[in-house]
Amino acid sequence: MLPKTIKLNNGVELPTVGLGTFKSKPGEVENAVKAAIDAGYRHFDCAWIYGNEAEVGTAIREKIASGSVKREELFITSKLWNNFHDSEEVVPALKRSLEAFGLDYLDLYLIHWPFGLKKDSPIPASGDIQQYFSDVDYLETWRGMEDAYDLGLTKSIGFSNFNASQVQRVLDHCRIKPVVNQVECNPNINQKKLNAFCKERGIVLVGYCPLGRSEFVGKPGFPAPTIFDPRVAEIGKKYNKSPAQVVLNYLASLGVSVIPKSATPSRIIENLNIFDFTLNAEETAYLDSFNTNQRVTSLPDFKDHKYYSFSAEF
Ligand SMILES: NC(=O)C1=CN([C@@H]2O[C@H](COP(=O)(O)OP(=O)(O)OC[C@H]3O[C@@H](n4cnc5c(N)ncnc54)[C@H](OP(=O)(O)O)[C@@H]3O)[C@@H](O)[C@H]2O)C=CC1
Ligand SMILES: O=C1CO[C@H](CO)[C@@H](O)[C@@H]1O
Repeated sequence: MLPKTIKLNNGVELPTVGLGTFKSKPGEVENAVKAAIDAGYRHFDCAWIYGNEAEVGTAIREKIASGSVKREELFITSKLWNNFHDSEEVVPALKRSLEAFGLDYLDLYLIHWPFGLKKDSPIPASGDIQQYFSDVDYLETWRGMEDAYDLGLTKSIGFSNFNASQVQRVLDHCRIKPVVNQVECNPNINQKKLNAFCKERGIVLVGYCPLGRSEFVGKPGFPAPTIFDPRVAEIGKKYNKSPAQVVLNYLASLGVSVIPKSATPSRIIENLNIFDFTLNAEETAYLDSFNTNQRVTSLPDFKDHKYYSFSAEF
């Protein structure tokens, strides 16, 4: 059976399934987080750029106040946006997130992307985005992350969207070791090479867009989400599971923590209920066969940035 938690290199247990909150709208995300806590979720994936930390925080604080859950049972992640990569900007940015959540500390704070934007760039930066690029080295940003850790504002630190050589460069220069690299991971880009590389170095992969961001189905330029494949549905029927449950189970079997987003209570419950079946070798091979390394999230506008991560193979 699949493990319900994954041990990080600092001894903390990360719940394998977390709730994603990107695009969870105001007025929706509070109910989604409450439904998730009721369903048994303890891991929440958030980011300053999602603009909904305050509402997520309201839901969490209400659930703590009503006795449904204790703060120390929760694992709350947020992320530093690209405008705040100067080392002295990191602690104030994290404090702003904590204030929005109404919480004293995070469990995990991530550098959202390895590439920075100038502090005063519009959010979101659009148009001729190159004019806003900053060349602050993510090693400098990492020093700010270490300061935040020292101050007890977050129990762990890590990054997101880092390629293997960027991971190695932080490891070669860090004082506090990263615990997690959060990257896109679904059957279309199963990240086996990056996962093996990170695992050897004690870093856990957290997989975003695990369902291939299903609302992108049929959108030109985006890979077809595997959850709409008829054979995946067939496999699910055998275990009395949905296609989404098959895909999440497959990813978790690779040792990846998954953070599906849903604002639909029935799907929130469904996405956590993935631990009671095991795909056989033939079914796993079928899921493996989708791997083409096509991303939903490649941020092509940033491809000329000095620290763009997706030009390397992994
Ligand atoms: N670090 C980074 O750069 C990034 C991080 N992320 C994080 O990862 C999370 C997940 O990725 P995301 O981009 O949201 O994409 P997902 O792959 O999680 O897909 C979310 C979509 O799938 C739908 N869905 C959820 N459950 C099911 C189900 N059981 N069956 C069918 N459809 C379902 C949701 O609809 P509905 O809500 O209507 O149920 C929503 O439209 C984000 O929310 C965010 O927290 C995402 C992108 C980049
Ligand atoms: O977390 C995120 C959600 O997706 C966005 C793009 O689609 C990203 O910019 C961002 O990193």
